Parts: sequence; C-alpha cells; structure tokens
Amino acid sequence: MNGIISVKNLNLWYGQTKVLKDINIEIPEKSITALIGPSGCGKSTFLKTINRMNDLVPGVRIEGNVEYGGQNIFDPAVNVNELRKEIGMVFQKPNPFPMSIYDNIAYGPRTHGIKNKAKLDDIVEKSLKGAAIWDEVKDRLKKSALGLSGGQQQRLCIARALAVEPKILLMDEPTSALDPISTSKIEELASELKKCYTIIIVTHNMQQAVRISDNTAFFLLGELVEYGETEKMFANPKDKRTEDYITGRFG
Ligand SMILES: Nc1ncnc2c1ncn2[C@@H]1O[C@H](COP(=O)(O)OP(=O)(O)OP(=O)(O)O)[C@@H](O)[C@H]1O
Repeated sequence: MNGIISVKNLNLWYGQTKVLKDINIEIPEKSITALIGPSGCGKSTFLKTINRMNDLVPGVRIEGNVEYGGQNIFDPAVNVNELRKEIGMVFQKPNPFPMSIYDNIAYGPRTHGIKNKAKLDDIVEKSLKGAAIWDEVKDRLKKSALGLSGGQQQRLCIARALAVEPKILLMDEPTSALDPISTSKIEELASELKKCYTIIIVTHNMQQAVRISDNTAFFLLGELVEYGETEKMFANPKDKRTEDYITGRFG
C-alpha cells in the first residue's frame, strides 16, 4: 500500500522515556484511519508527530522518517508552517479563538496573506458549508464564536482547519467532549470530508472506529500492534492483544 503518509522506523522519546517504538505505517489518501489503544499508549504523540506539533515539546527526540508528498517532514528544508497548512489539526476540546465566527475562519487565510474581503467572504462561506455549520451560523457571523454550543464550536474548529485548504486532517478525540447528537454530526461530517481529505482520528470509542474508519491502527505501550482494514480487524483480529482490547478485556 502506498500512502499519502508513509512512516518508517519512527521512534520517539520524551527525555529518557521511549514513547513510540519503531512505528511503520502507510496511511492511504482520502480515507479515515482510526488510532485506538489504551490511555498513554502514544496515540496522541503519534498524531502530533505527523504535523510536527511535538517539535514544541521540550526534551523530545525523534528518529526515523515520516514521509509526506515524498519528502521526510523532518528534513531541514521543510517549512513547518506550510506543513501545518497542509496537515491541519482538530483537538479534543473545541478551542475557538475569542473572536467572531467570521474572524475564526478568516484567521488562517489572513496569516497566509489573503486580505481581499470578497475572497475571504468566499472562504468563510465555503469552509463553514464544508463543516456542515453554515446554516446554523450564517446570520451571526459577526457574533463571538464562544457563544456557540460545544458541538457547533467543534464544527467551527473543523471549518477553521478547512479554511487553509489542507490535504490531511488530524483529529484528536474530537467528540469526547460532546453529547451523542453532536457526536453523530461530527461522525457524519468526517465521513463526508473523506471524499476530499485524508482523516486520521484518535478515538477511545470502538463503535466510533467501526462506524467511520476504513482502517484501524491499534497501539499498545508505544508499539503499533496491528493495522489493517477496520472491518477485518474487528471481525477477526490477528493479535491476541488486539482481540483483548477490542473486546473490552482491558483499556
Ligand atoms: N509532553 C510530554 N512530556 C513527557 N511525557 C509525555 C508528554 N506527552 C505525553 N507524554 C507521555 O507519553 C506517553 C504517551 O502519551 P500520549 O498522550 O501520546 O498517549 P495517548 O495514547 O494519546 O493517551 P490518551 O489516550 O490518554 O490521550 C504517556 O506515558 C505520556 O505520559
């Protein structure tokens, strides 16, 4: 399998502690890949490595390659701002900026040099439509984003990520702070977005992985234990540890 992201012999340490152990994985384009595993097994660390968010952690050491578009993202020639434009991220807790709905979405494009009002209007509308929240906010674009419900805020954050035209969306437990209805909206949205984007999502919710992902990667103690098609993995796990985890024997 040739992926949009190709991870080769990735090892990561925080100080003396090895948190990712020789990870090899190919993430296919325009699909949803779920990362599952018990707390502390390295899922978020792995996710954040893909757009170099871990660079910001003091004492981090990374070995191995993460290739995106045929280039190792750790190559000194790589522009990290450009990389993060192409590989956007949505966090566990919705984190709108304390500004208007419009300005939240226009923020990224503005920092990338877009100043033209008509162009920004267009991006804001397209992004909010892409994140399935346009109809709910189109009459209050100048109002604070902080006045939205949690589920709306999370879709706003997805719209904000879409506004800079990424290729990949990293989602770190994007529904864990949301009620079931908001959760199902985000799940529907993710399934829609994969037509145009590659999505990698950390989830603690097995049913969510089964409902929305094409492939699943099971992490345990920093190791990638098993990776493959979600349906097959859940129906017929190859590794006893995967079976124990997905059947709820630990975690
Ligand atoms: N900034 C950091 N500095 C030091 N250690 C860290 C840091 N971030 C995470 N760790 C440690 O690295 C290990 C992996 O953490 P990580 O957050 O990647 O796991 P996770 O599988 O995403 O967990 P969870 O499901 O609870 O979010 C844990 O032991 C954690 O304590």
